[in-house]
Amino acid sequence: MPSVLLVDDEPNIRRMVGALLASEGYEVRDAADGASGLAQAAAAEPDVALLDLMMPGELDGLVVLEKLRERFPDVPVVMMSGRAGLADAVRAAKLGAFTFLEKPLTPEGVLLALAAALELRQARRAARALREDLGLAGTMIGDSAPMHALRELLARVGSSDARVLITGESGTGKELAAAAIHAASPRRDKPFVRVNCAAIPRDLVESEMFGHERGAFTGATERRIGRFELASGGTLLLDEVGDLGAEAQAKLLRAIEAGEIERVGGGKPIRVDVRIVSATNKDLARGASEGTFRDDLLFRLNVVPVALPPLRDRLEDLPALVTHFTALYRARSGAPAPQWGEDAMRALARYRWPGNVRELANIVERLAILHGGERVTGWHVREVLPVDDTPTSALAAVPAPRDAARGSVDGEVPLTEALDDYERELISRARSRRPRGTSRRRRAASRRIARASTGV
Ligand SMILES: Nc1ncnc2c1ncn2[C@@H]1O[C@H](COP(=O)(O)OP(=O)(O)OP(=O)(O)O)[C@@H](O)[C@H]1O
Repeated sequence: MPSVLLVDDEPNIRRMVGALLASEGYEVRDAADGASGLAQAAAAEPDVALLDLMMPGELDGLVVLEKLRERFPDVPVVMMSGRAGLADAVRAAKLGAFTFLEKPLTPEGVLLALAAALELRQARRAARALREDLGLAGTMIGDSAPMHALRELLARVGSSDARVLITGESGTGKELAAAAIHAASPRRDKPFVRVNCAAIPRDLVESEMFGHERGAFTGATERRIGRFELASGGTLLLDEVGDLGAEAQAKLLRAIEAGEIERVGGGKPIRVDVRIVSATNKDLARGASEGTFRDDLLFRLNVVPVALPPLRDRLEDLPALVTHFTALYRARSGAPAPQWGEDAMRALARYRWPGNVRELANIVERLAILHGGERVTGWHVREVLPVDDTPTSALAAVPAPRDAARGSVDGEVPLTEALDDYERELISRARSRRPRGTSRRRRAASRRIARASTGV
């Protein structure tokens, strides 16, 4: 039931308009002056406000309008007045009134204005949800030791202006990492522009990167600004940089060395201040030794290397990631989310995730669609994933997920009950592979795994 706040000092208007709106299915709350109108809105945010312009007391309609807009920017306000001059109407419009109704009111006029205002309210809500959803989608999730180390590195790299080369298998989050570097940098308020080098046809690479002048080649009917210029002052992500052809590599190297670009057909060099972050899932050092990637360009791009770990090397992150993608699914679809059982989590940990986090996101979404509002079990996971059930496939102890649907946390998986001897053997092997320079976090994580695997 949409709610309307009706503020008017005339009792007749409150009674008649109130009755009309109630008969049309609105929930009506009314107030006889500005102060009580604001108090009503503070008690429960209305969907729409219907506000008289001329009211006695200190708070006339325009003041109330201003305060409502300040506190409840998503609530459209419809103004009403019998003696409004043009100046008042203009002021109300400037203060953000949705529309103006002249008294005497007609039922049709009131209902039409409210229906349109409600549509706006819904659109504003959807836009807000989308913004929040985008915020959620841009977060880098993971509490494992490799992710902690990565986050620290990204923050440190962000504060410098050095060129960064991000490597990692497909779907490990290279683009997300590049965005995190930009967000941590002094350039964060300037553009973050991505160019997918693998997706541009070879003969268009130069124009895409550097832009072109009108008439530079057949089909160049307008001047086009390239990605370098678009990223001016900010960060340019050269995604899949390993896919650039020889000619494009040479032009890129020249632009980096000179700090200038030339639009195709332009002839005039343009200085650009752009930080370059590159990403690839290819082994560029090998490319350089095999002659497919220029070593002088690699040297320029790879001032700070950042390597993203594959998901199978940080399975401790599975529960947090599953929770995250479940929340994202719920925010986007509005549909009920599933709950994740411990055996579902163990089944997910028995898969090698060649497509990494992207593949996990797809699987979570698929299972959420199939089992929204229910509990996902290991059996459900096996229906959609070729889980490796040979004993040696167990990779790590995986805690149960934070339950996105209920907001509660299930306990840790009792490993002694759940894992057989083979798994224990594997865990101890994994522990003995622990990297050198073990951090406090990593030691604590290993102790937790050790405790769980011995039942202590
Ligand atoms: N740590 C993470 N936390 C949350 N979401 C993640 C994480 N890593 C990756 N994702 C999500 O997984 C998807 C793939 O990530 P991204 O596009 O950054 O990977 P990529 O390594 O650039 O892949 P590709 O090499 O195929 O381009 C995106 O939707 C991204 O938001």
